[in-house]
Amino acid sequence: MSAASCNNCTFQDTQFLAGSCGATFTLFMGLVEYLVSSKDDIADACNRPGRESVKGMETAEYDFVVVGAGIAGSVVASRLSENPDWKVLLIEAGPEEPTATSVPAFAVSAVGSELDWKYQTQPEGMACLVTGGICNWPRGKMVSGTGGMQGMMYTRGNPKVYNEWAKFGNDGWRYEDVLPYFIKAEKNKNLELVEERYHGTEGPLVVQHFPYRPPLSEAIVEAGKELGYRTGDLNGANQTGIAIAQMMVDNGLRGSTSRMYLRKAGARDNLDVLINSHVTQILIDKKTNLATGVEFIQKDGVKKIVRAKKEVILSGGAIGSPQILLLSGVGPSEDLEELGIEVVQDLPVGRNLHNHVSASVGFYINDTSYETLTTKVLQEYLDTHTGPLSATGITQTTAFLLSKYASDGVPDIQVFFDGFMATCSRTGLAEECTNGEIGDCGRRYITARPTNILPKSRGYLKLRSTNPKDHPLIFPNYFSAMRDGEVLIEGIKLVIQLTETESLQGWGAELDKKPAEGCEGPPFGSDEYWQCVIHRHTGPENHQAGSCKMGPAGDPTAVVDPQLRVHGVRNIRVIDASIFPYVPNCNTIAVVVMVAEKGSDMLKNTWQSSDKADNACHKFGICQQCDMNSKPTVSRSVLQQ
Ligand SMILES: Cc1cc2nc3c(=O)[nH]c(=O)nc-3n(C[C@H](O)[C@H](O)[C@H](O)COP(=O)(O)OP(=O)(O)OC[C@H]3O[C@@H](n4cnc5c(N)ncnc54)[C@H](O)[C@@H]3O)c2cc1C
Repeated sequence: MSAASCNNCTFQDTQFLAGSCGATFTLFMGLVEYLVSSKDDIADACNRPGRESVKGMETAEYDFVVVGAGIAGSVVASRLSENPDWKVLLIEAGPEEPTATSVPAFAVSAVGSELDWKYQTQPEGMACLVTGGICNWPRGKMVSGTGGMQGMMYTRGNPKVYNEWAKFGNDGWRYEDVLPYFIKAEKNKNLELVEERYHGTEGPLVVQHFPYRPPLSEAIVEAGKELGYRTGDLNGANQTGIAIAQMMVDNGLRGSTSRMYLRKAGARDNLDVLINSHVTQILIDKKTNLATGVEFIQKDGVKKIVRAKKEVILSGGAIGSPQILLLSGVGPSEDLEELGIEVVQDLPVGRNLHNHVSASVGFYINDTSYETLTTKVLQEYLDTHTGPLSATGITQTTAFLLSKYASDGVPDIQVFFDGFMATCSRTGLAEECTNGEIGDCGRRYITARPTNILPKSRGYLKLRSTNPKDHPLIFPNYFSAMRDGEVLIEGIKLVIQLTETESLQGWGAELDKKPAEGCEGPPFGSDEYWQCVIHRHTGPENHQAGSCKMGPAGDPTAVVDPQLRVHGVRNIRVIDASIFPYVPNCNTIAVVVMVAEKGSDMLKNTWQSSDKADNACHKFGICQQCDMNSKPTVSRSVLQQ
C-alpha cells in the first residue's frame, strides 16, 4: 500500500502490478506502477469516496445500506443518494480502487493478486481436468469490484434474451422495458458507429472505441466479413456479426462504475462509502422477517452493526450476495439446518449458478514486432493516455456467431481474441520480444477463445461453514448438459475457418497443431480431440450469474421477485448479476448496469411515494401500520389533498 496524493488529497493506493507478471519482471513493472500512480490525472485522489471509518456510523440513521461497491453497488449507491433526503451507506470488503487498474492494458492484471477473492470451484468431473477438475473464478475485492479486473468490453446481448426473461413471469423485463435503462446509463461517444436509436448520450457510463488498436484487430474483422458476417453495431437491432467492440473507457482510462458514477456522487453529504469492511450477515427480525441492518467486520477484526431504516441492498455479486443471504438464514432449509443456521426463509439461494464456458485455440502469425510495453509507450501513455497502454490489444475485437444448434437467430457463440497486450515487460527496451527475450522475435503467438454464451448446464453453491470468511463451496457442473460441449466444438471449427481466410493468411496465420497436454491420443482436429481439449483445458470464463434468480412468487426456483425483493423477507433486494434468470449471451457488465439502473428506479418508486405518504400521515395525524412492502396503508384521497 502507498498513499497516492492529488494536491492535498491522499488515499491508500494498493500496489499490485509489480507482482502481476512473475519474478523476472518485478523491477520494471514496479517502476511502471510507481510512475502511473504518481500521475494526479490518473490517480484522481481528490475524488476517492472510500473511508475506513465513518464518524458516528453506528448511531447514524441510514435509509439504505448497499453491500458491495462493485459494478452494481456503485450505480445503486450513487442513484439513491441523488435524493438529498436519504442517507446512504455503501460497504465494500476491499480497499479503494488502485490507480494502476485505470490503465486499460492492465485490464486483468489484478487477477490473482490480493484484490482478487480467488474463488476456486470444487473438483469437477468434466472441466478443468488439467488442474484436477478445479477451475479458478477470479472476482474483484475492491471499490469497482470485478470491474477493476475485467476487459471493459461493452455488449448487451440479444433482445430475445430479455423477452424470454419476461416470459418466465418477470413482468417489466421485456427488451422494450430494459432498453430505456441501457440508454439511460450510456454516454456513447462514437455515435457515428452505432444505430443511434439504441444508444444514449447523457448517461455516466462512457462507451467508445479504445484510442488505439493493433492492425491485426482490423484484419480479424476483415476475415469475418470474408466468411459472410456483417460488421457494425453489435448492440443494436442485429447482434450477429464481428466488430471492433465498443469499450467502457474515457480519456484512455478504464471506465469502472466507481469512476463514472460513484466518484461523482462521493462528495454528497448523504453518501458514506466504507471500505475494508466485510459484511457477515443481514440482521433480520425473526418474528417479522424484516431486515433492519447489517453486521460487518472491519480490517482490525472488530465486529460492528449498522441500521437501515428502509432497505438493505445486496450487490455482492454472483458469489457474495448468495453467501450473505445464506449466512443470514435465507436459503435451502436442509443446507442451513445442516450447519445449525436458523432458517428465516426457505429459498433456493445459490442454486441456478451458471457461467459461460470457452476453449482456447492458438495460432502463429508472421509478426516480428517487439513487445509493446516499452519506455516510449509508457511515456506516451503518461503524457496523453494514448498508445498501446490505452487498449487491450486484439482483445477489443469480438464476434457473435451462430452454431448449427442456435435457434431463432440468437448467437450462441462469442469469440474473444488474445494477443498484442502491452503488459509484462522485463526491461521496457524497444527491442524486447513478448517472451522477455532481447533480439529476433520470430513469429508471434495469439489465441482465439470461442465461448458458449448460452450454456444449459446449471450448478450451485452452498456454505462451507458458518464462518463468513470461508469461501462457499462452488459446484458449476460445467458440461453436465452435453449440448454445451457440442456448441463449443462448433465454435472452435468456426474460429479455424477464420484463420483460413485470405485476410488472415496474409498474416501467415497457422494453427498451432501441437497436441494440448493430455490430449495426445486422438487425431489432432477430430471431434474427439476437441472434446479432450474442452474438458481438460476448460476456459471457465467470468460471467457467473443466476444464483439469486429472479422469478414470480409461484416459481419454486426464484429467490427475488421481478421488483428484485427477496421473496418472503421484507426490505432486502438483490441487485447484481446473481438475479439474472439466465445469463445473457454477451459480456455481463452492461447488463448488470442496466439491472442496477432499473433496480434504483424501483427503490425510488417504492420509497419516494412512501415518504410522501409518511409526510401526509404526519401532516394529517393518521399514521397506520405499514403493509408487507412498507407501503403505508393510507387512502389515495388523503395523498391528493
Ligand atoms: C477477468 C475478467 C474479465 C471480464 N471481462 C469483462 C468484459 O470485458 N466486459 C464485461 O461486460 N464483463 C466482463 N467481466 C465480467 C464482469 O466483471 C462481472 O460480470 C461484473 O463485475 C459483475 O458485477 P457485480 O456487480 O454483479 O459484481 P462485482 O463487480 O463482482 O461486485 C461485487 C462487489 O461486492 C463486494 N463484496 C462481495 N462480498 C462482500 C461482503 N461480504 N462484504 C462486503 N463487500 C462484498 C466485492 O468485493 C465486490 O466489490 C469480466 C470478469 C473477469 C473476472
